[in-house]
Amino acid sequence: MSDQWRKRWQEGRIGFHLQQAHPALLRHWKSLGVANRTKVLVPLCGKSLDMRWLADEGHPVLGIEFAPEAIEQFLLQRSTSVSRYRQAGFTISRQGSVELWCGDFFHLHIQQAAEIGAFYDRASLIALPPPTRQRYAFHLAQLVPPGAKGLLISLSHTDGSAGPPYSVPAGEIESLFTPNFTLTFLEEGSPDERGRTESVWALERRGPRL
Ligand SMILES: C[S@@+](CC[C@H](N)C(=O)[O-])C[C@H]1O[C@@H](n2cnc3c(N)ncnc32)[C@H](O)[C@@H]1O
Repeated sequence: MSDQWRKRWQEGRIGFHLQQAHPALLRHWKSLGVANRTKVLVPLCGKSLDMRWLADEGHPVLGIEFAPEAIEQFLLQRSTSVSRYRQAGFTISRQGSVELWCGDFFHLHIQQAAEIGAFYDRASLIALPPPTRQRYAFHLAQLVPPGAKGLLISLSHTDGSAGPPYSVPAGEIESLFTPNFTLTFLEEGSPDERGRTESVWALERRGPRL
């Protein structure tokens, strides 16, 4: 799987990448009420400018991405210095308050996630085949503490079961996350010219706060 994604990055087949922060992030993030300085986990982050936006809002950001190409392209957007180190099998690049962990999201362990207090997920589920989506929702729940809030932006389409991008309808999002999160549906966009419709959700990790 990681080979396929690396090939996409090497060939520039990254139609999912936006040239600006996602409008739904700008519309909804503040309504989550995430405290300033809370560290935000961004799984399967690509080179998303959403991370810059979150950092500019005062959040330390921890992004995780398979493809070193994505990480290098993200870092090149700014001339700010980058420090690099290795930890727990990941190569980590830090630029300002954004740290990018190069490796498999499923290898990130709760011990490395200790400071995370919120999350932002755009287009992770649609990158994963059905059985892996279940694993993803469970793994995310392991990494964030009770009370952690997050924004999730996903996509559904009518092209059948092919992907990525896979179609992830609202019912599936509910059944994936309800065991460990409370979900609030925020909005659904209009279908684009390819019949793809984005949906936006607020999530909060269930469980007793310590
Ligand atoms: C559809 S893209 C979304 C990227 C980003 N969230 C955005 O909004 O632009 C999915 C990204 O996840 C990465 N990816 C897929 N599976 C991964 C995994 N298990 N661990 C880390 N990154 C992964 C891919 O390389 C790809 O860059």
